[in-house]
This record gives sequence, structure tokens and C-alpha cells, in this order.
Amino acid sequence: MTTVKVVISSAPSGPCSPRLPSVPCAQESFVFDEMKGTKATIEEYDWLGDLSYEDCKATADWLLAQTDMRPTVGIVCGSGLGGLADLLKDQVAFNYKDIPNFPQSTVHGHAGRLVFGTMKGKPCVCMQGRFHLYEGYPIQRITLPMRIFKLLGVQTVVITNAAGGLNQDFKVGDIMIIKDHINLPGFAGNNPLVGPNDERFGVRFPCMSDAYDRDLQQLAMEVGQELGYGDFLKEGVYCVLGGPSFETIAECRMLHMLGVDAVGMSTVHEVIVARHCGMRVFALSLITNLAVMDYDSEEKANHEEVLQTGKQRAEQMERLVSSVVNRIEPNNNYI
Ligand SMILES: O=P(O)(O)O[C@@H]1C[C@H](O)[C@@H](CO)O1
Ligand code: HPA
Repeated sequence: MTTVKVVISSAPSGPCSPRLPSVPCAQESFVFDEMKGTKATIEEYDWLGDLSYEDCKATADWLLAQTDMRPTVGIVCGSGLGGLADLLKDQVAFNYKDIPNFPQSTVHGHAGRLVFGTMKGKPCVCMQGRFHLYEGYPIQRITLPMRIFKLLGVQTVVITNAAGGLNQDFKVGDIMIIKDHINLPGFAGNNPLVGPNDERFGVRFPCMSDAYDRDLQQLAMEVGQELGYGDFLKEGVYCVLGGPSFETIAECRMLHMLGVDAVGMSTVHEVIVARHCGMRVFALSLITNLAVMDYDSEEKANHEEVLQTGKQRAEQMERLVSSVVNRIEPNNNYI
């Protein structure tokens, strides 16, 4: 386990490090490992956001030593959707601050607990709170939990988020099954797999045309119809932006022209890392607000509305997720 503190020299100017986005520009940035008492230049710094395969394994082994639960499904709760974790029976929960190598949740609506338990009899592990680029962590660190999931034995990841609707047919409260994504930060090289590749996790150039499991999408559609969610269950393309500022009107119009149905600040990086290490992915966006596309509109996106919509649709989201989980089979089929 390593604890890393970034120390900046007093000299200003020089280029910002693309790998440590929270660090202001400085000439002689270096990274100090408090546990080892060593220091490295940014160039020498481990591209995994300081975490090697062995570090990830140590975290997974630490967790496995605290519980008999062996999860095959991993769940990520989006903003205001933390109630999903409360569905788990026979819970064993850890605060992120107590888990070696884990970042801390800093966003309202993200509790910061890793909860093990069963959902409809299936062993699950649930992130009650996720990490976002805008919190200032290196992109490799915000996606670390996906690698921990893999090393815990998870085969299928169910990811949820809150998102702004761009599709003109969408309403607040719609649930969108994600069929594809656009990794806009990735266009500028901000991808969680940037850096040396460790083949023990996955290949150098992972395919993303099958990122979202089609069988699970179909299953969710079927389950949604059975639950009577036909009127508000949609499917579409999710685009991630860095946040934390919400989009301008011009940005929303551009994304709409690009074929984006919903915009948010998460999920895509987790999906890339989960697929890299061979887990199946199913993802849902709750449309918590409609993107503002019109200069005459008085609407303003805000986090309170996001959390409020999450509360209003929590029950349906929880029923949809638990019904899908109930029908996931370990052999990558479903019943
Ligand atoms: O964690 P998610 O993607 O659900 O959270 C969204 C994006 C921002 O973190 C926040 C904005 O209200 O909600
Ligand atoms: N934009 C970006 N992220 C979001 C939004 C939005 O409108 N709503 C919830 N998360």
C-alpha cells in the first residue's frame, strides 16, 4: 500500500502535468510516497495513478479477508442513487477511508461506502458513491474500483448515473439503457488506460464496439416492460464531459448534433477499465434534468434538481436493477 502526496516547488510556470490534473502548473513538481519515504519526478511516477497490479491485489485481498462474501456482480451508484446499496441483504460495509488505496468521496449524494451483500440471493459488491474526474484524482485512480471488482471475482458490472437529457423525446425521470458512449475527454488523450499496459489486467488496445453487453440491454428492456416501465424506459448514447461545470447552450447543441442522448460526468471511464479487464457491463442513466438548448430558456441545471429526481425515481431504478441482477447467470447467460 502506498500513500502519495504531491509536493510542488515554489517556482511557477512550466507545463501542467496531464497525469495529475489537480496539480497547478509548476516547474519542479515531484511525487512523494509517504509510506516508502521516496520521491519521484512526475516522469518517473507510475502511470497507474501509483497503483500497480500488486497494489490492487493487496486491496482486493484485504477486502476478501474481511468478508466471506464472494461477489460476482459489482454495482456503482450514481448521484442520488445510493439507495441501491440499501437493497443488499447480510451487509458487510466499509467506509472508503478505511480501505487501503481507495480515494475518498467528496460529492454530496455519494456516501463513500463499499457494501458487500446479496441482492435476490446473488453475491454483490456495491459502490455507494463514485469518483469523478472533476474531484481532482488522476483518471487511473477514479477507475481503480473496477480493477478491485475484477480481482474480487466480479464478472458483471452494473453502472448507474444521473444525466442531462439531450434527446428531444426524453423527459425528466426517464431511465436510459446506455447502448454506447462518446468519450469526449478521450479525444484529448484523457483515457484511464493511458500509460504502460499491464497484461494481467488486459490487452493494450481493447475493443470498445461491444462495450455495453447487448444481451443485458435486451434483458433490461424485457424486465422494464414486465414492470410496466414502458413509458419511461429509453435507450441511447451517453457522453462524458469532465465537469464540474454544467454545459453551455452551445455545448448542448453540439452534443445533440453529434447524436448524444444524455450527457454526464462519469461512467465512461469506469466502463473502459471494466471492459479492459474483461467484465461485462450494463449501464443506466437516470435523466434527472433536461439539457438547456434554447437561449430564451430560464432553466438552469443544478445538482439539487439532480438529487431530487434521483429520490423521485429511486424506487423504480432499484426495482429495475434488482430484477436484472436477479436474472443474470454466472455463465454470462441470463434466465
Ligand atoms: O455520479 P454521477 O454521474 O451520477 O453524477 C452526476 C454528474 C455529477 O457528478 C453530478 C451533477 O449533478 O451528477
Ligand atoms: N450535465 C452533466 N452532468 C449531469 C447533468 C447534466 O445536465 N445532469 C446530471 N449530471
